[in-house]
Amino acid sequence: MMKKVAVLGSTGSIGTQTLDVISRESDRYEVAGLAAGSNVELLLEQAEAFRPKLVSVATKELAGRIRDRLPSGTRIVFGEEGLNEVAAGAGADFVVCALVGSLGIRSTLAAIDAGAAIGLANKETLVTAGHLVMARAEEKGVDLLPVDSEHSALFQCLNGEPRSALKRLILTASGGSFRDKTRDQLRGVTVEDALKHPNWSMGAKVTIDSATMANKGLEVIEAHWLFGVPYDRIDVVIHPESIVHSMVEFEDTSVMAQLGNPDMRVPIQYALTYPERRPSPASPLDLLARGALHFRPMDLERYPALRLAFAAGRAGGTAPAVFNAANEVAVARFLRGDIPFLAIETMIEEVLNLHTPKASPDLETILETDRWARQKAESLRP
Ligand SMILES: NC(=O)C1=CN([C@@H]2O[C@H](COP(=O)(O)OP(=O)(O)OC[C@H]3O[C@@H](n4cnc5c(N)ncnc54)[C@H](OP(=O)(O)O)[C@@H]3O)[C@@H](O)[C@H]2O)C=CC1
Ligand SMILES: CC(=O)[C@@H](O)[C@H](O)COP(=O)(O)O
Ligand SMILES: [Mn+2]
Repeated sequence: MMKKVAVLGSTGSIGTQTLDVISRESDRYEVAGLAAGSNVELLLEQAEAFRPKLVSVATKELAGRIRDRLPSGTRIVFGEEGLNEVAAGAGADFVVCALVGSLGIRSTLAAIDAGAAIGLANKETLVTAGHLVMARAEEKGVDLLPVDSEHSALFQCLNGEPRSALKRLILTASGGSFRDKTRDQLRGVTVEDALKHPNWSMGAKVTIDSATMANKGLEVIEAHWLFGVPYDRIDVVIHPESIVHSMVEFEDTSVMAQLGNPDMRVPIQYALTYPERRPSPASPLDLLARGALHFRPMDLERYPALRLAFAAGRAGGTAPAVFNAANEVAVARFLRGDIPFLAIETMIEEVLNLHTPKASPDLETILETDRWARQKAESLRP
């Protein structure tokens, strides 16, 4: 049976790779809906190629600009309502959540409420509202399949294993674009240099997050929610080659790992076809040609953003939402040349210090906290 897929964030790095996976097996998929932000020219190309019933863009003005150029049979909506409509009203039975940032929360919840299975790339949603997303998915009986490479690896390593035998999760971190620099050498690094990830070609925000190690912080919190594992049983190691995508240690000392060349089409496809495995366009891993793989201990002094993420995760309640929102704003400010690289982590810390976490927040409290933290982070001087 054809799987009806909606892609939220179709014009981004994960979105375009999802459509690449889909286009290679077009007899298995129908694209029901696509949601983009402002890259309307690419969205028009995607609409022409996949003929979805519904597309969405960020604003009414953008929708008006391209309405007449869409294929007949494709309706256009816009804004947050538009995102929710693509998530829940396009008739999709699988929704790939590939928006960047906490902007993805409502549409992910809308897709779950509509009973669609979720392929989740948008980690900020789980970081900000993990307890709500997990509870809603359980209540509706929908599958939440990780797309993030580390979480796809953990999911595969845990498959069929008794949770009672799980000792710890070990996330691997490449170290990002500045992995061989000391903290002193980070003063004055440029946006251009920060955007040069050694192993992955990704959107700008997650690439900067990799360089600060905030990405691994977000992923620790994401793993906590996805797999129900407490923070003291989640470790991070530096693995510069990004071949081992993460590991699970069991009570009997066995360690399971998932390996592969760094290519996001593998975890994207696995989420789409789970539990089936299909041939992939990724290049096969040749360990003999690859040579030695390296592992180094994580240094929380070198990477304070990861220390702050662990602290926010352990504090719980609204604290992870503050970590995430402050980071989103600080990264955007760094990318527009407003603050230096090292100010990203000091801003996260300053905003967290101004916040008293509220336990078990509902959605409105989370969104209010997210707005508060954004305002604080925008107003701070580096
Ligand atoms: N890229 C990767 O390899 C990986 C990414 N992830 C995670 O996946 C998520 C997506 O990352 P990535 O694909 O790199 O990000 P990109 O920046 O490449 O893409 C983001 C997508 O969100 C859309 N978007 C942005 N703002 C809006 C808006 N206001 N309304 C509607 N759509 C909007 C963009 O649209 P437009 O461009 O049209 O404005 C684009 O389609 C992130 O959470 C990231 O951490 C996880 C693992 C790997
Ligand atoms: C591909 C992927 O999943 C990214 O989130 C990746 O994890 C970035 O790599 P590092 O954060 O390890 O540099
Ligand atoms: Mn990842």
